[in-house]
Amino acid sequence: MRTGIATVSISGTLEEKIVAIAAAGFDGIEIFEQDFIADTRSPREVGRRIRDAGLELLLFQPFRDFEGLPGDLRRRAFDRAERKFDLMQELGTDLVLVCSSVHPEAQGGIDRSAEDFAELGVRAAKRGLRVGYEALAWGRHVNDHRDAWEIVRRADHPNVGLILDSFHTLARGTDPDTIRRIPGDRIFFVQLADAPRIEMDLLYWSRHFRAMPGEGDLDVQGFMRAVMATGYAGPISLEIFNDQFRGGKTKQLARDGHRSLVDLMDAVRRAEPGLTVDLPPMPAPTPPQDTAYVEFATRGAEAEALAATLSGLGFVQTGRHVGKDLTLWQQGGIRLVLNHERSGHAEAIFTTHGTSVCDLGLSVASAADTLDRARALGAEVFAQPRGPAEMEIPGIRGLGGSVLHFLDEGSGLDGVWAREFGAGSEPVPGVGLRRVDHIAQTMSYDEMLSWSLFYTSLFAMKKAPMVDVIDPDGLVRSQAVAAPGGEFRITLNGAETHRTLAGAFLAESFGAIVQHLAFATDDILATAEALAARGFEPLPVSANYYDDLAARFDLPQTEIARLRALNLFYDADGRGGEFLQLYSRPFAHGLFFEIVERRGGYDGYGAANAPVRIAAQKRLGRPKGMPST
Ligand SMILES: O=C(O)c1ccc(O)c(O)c1
Ligand SMILES: [Mg+2]
Repeated sequence: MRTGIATVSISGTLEEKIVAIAAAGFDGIEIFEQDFIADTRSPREVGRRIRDAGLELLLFQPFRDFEGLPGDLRRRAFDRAERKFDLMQELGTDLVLVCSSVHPEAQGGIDRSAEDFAELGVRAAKRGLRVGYEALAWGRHVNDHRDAWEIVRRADHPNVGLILDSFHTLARGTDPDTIRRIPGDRIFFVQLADAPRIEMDLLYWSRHFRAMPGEGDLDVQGFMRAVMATGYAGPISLEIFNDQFRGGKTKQLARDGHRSLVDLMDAVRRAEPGLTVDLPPMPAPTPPQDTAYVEFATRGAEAEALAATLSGLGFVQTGRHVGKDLTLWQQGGIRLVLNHERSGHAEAIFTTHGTSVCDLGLSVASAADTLDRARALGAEVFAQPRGPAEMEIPGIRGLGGSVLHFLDEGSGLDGVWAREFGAGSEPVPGVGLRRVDHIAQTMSYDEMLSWSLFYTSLFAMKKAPMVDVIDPDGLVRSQAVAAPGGEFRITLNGAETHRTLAGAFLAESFGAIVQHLAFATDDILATAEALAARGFEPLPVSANYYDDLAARFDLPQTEIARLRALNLFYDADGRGGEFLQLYSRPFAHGLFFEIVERRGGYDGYGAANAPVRIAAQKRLGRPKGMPST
């Protein structure tokens, strides 16, 4: 499988793009005319630079407003084409993308356009060049790949072929299976882009909101299955116009792009095993089964405060590491590790962010397979020097400096607690916290797509729709990514300004990632009462919230009074599902804990309560030890 990416898809100068695209593992590059024009190097130098970077120059684009013009305009269009052919020869690429005309004078007519392409094919062939025709979704006369194909078919020249672009086909709602009737050798090139489903003008949607395959809502997989069914064996290339990407991190975007292509093509061959996909085998995605552990980097007074908070929440220290300065805390099926080490990853995380989550352990079906899949998707393996008594637990770097480790039963990795921490198997009932319900990660809004792609490509996890959370000082976008059945859930919160609670957390922790952990209980009323008896101070909730609750839900007054007395939040999904939440006060740079009870299959996160919760957290002000600005 030859992969490519158009230079428009990522940020930076042409040189930065070339470096990032090569480093991410792509085979080739589509050069966008504007990127070339803005560069100071000659076409020959640019072509040589691309090849020196180990990349093939797959295509030059776009050539606009060519077909169907009358008289003098037609002659001028051919002159323009000849000039671009000169440029292509200097650059060293043989394929040009001609997109369907939006010219006001373009006449339409399948045969008329086919004649133009037949003549262009003759001219291109003289120079050993090829011409590919793409239907723009907003083309004046041609806006559907079926019409573009008919023109190519009638042009009937070996140097004229079709270019397919998933956006143009899927955005118009054209059935991608119509591609299955096109001979694969007449398709010269395939461009891929996804996009979130938003009702808007096609051109605007395409130029600003495209995303990597898997980052949006379009059926890019169905499109690609149809393409592969034709026998197409050419390059598969990303063409993503996206406002965020134009200002994003060049290298990360290129890596995301490559990851999205590998994940897509792996999914294509799994969905339709009869198709030939030239991609090395890799283990199938599986869902994480549970959170095996959450590890905090902490030390000194902050470590004492964290330990006190955990004790207050009913956790018990059940072990101490044989060789390192780590303690294990347990309750129900939850394991928390406090890492006080003065070297290595935890040290680096503590120094940068203060007390924060430095490592997540996930229980998976096979740790080795998960690692192999992560590697195939371009993840960096994480390893630190191990002491003699320590087991080798497969780990990778996530995004933004985070680390993930994989534990399984099959290879005995779940024995690490007894072996390295001397932990026994006596249950710790505590206040009834049973497992981690979800892990809430905070990032800048620009990075959300990278994170959701990270989880959905590595694991069998699905995205829930994006939710807007109103903070008194701005908007935070929230998106859950969950394993089927909800055994493992992550919520991604994208902050756009430092004034929101999420944004302030990012600023004050210098980009720490996990902002809160939610623990599940089967009886939140009993848990809340047990916590109160231990002196736990919950986040106080406004009285107005409970008055509104009485208006919104058909709950008995006695129940509302209990919720109010315990500072519990309530939500219901209208299908018999209910959700109750209790929050801790924030500590250390704004970290906090949440306790939840899900009833009757409730699958959300209490989004309606978030603005009230955030306002309450902001009213409390900053936790001790935080700057007051
Ligand atoms: O938005 C455009 O004009 C444009 C240009 C070239 C393409 O390949 C495309 O898909 C869109
Ligand atoms: Mg295109």
